[in-house]
Amino acid sequence: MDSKNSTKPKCIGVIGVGSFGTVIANILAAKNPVMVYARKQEVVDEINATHTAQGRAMNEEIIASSDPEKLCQSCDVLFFMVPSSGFQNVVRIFSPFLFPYHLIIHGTKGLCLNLKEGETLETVKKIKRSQILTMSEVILQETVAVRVGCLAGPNLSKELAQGQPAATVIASKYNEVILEGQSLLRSEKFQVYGNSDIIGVEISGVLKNIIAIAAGALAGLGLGENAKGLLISRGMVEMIHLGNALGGSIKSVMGLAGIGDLVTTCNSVHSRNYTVGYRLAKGDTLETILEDMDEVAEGINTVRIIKAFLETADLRAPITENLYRVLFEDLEIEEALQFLMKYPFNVDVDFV
Ligand SMILES: NC(=O)C1=CN([C@@H]2O[C@H](COP(=O)(O)OP(=O)(O)OC[C@H]3O[C@@H](n4cnc5c(N)ncnc54)[C@H](OP(=O)(O)O)[C@@H]3O)[C@@H](O)[C@H]2O)C=CC1
Ligand SMILES: O=C(CO)COP(=O)(O)O
Repeated sequence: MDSKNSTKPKCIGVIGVGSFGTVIANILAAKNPVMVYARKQEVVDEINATHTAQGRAMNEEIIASSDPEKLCQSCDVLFFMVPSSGFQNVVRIFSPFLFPYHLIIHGTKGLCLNLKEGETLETVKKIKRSQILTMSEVILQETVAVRVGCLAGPNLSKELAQGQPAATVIASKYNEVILEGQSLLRSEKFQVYGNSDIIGVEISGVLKNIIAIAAGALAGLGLGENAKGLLISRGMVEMIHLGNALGGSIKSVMGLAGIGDLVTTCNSVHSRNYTVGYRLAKGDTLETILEDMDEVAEGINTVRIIKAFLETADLRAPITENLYRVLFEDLEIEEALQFLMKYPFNVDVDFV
């Protein structure tokens, strides 16, 4: 607990070395010593021996370990960069070694469920907000950490890895988390904004994945930019209403982590969520797509969670509801599109 007395410079920890974790570790390593955690020993050995993580280049100074205790002892600041499907497990593995002095920032754009033992989404079908956890809520529930933040924005890892300019948002209730995140990550090519509405920023990053799947589907159908403009604008309205119902502020959806990331993800073949929609429209089944993809597309699970939330919330989310039917109930994409074209979205702006 007296880590502050050590004279050795502390490392910054990164948990998860997939596409995003690797790129964030490299950005952090430009200014500070970095230690990364991978669960597989072969990945740890690869990083330490060849300075690559599953083929992706890593800064030569980065050290890898599969020992969570070592990470927690060596680092006061930890970036959790694992998909939502494994997030709670990973946090539980780290929890015994975390202290209140640790500062935790996560980059995960997904949701977890907070159900009773033995319950699943299939058995409960309807969920309330209290049965949904954002990743910051998982960290607060599972650990003694207090100073928690998230990292979200238009940050396609492939572009960041090429050194292309970009910006992100660090959101936290604690200004010191925002300031620390900015100081660690900011560079000439990477601008870092702050936001105190952590739930709004997390939810924005989560919800834009749903609209990105729909955007990929429109592109796969060969539809043009007018249709995309329609989708992005109605998608933003849906994100605002859902974000509000889930406890986020409208302002965050209007910011970089909301509309900024929405535009990027709805326009990029580098987005896994967009790719899922594109391939569905080209005739691939969800099963085939999931079998082929070795990276995560968070939007698929998010659609399931939001659909169950809509069963208890007093609002409609027509894009999400129709996408659910396409993904899980065999509705043809063309039929979903026709339904949306007939949907009475009569009022353009109904949220201000
Ligand atoms: N890629 C991108 O452009 C961006 C991604 N994000 C978000 O970042 C998160 C991670 O995405 P990304 O890096 O792309 O995902 P990837 O699929 O590329 O990598 C996931 C990484 O997490 C590790 N992991 C998964 N489950 C566990 C677990 N239970 N314990 C330990 N490690 C685990 C995997 O390790 P293993 O190899 O052992 O399975 C792998 O290294 C997602 O929520 C995504 O939405 C946010 C912004 C941009
Ligand atoms: O969130 C992202 C870019 O900001 C990455 O999107 P995908 O997960 O769809 O690849």
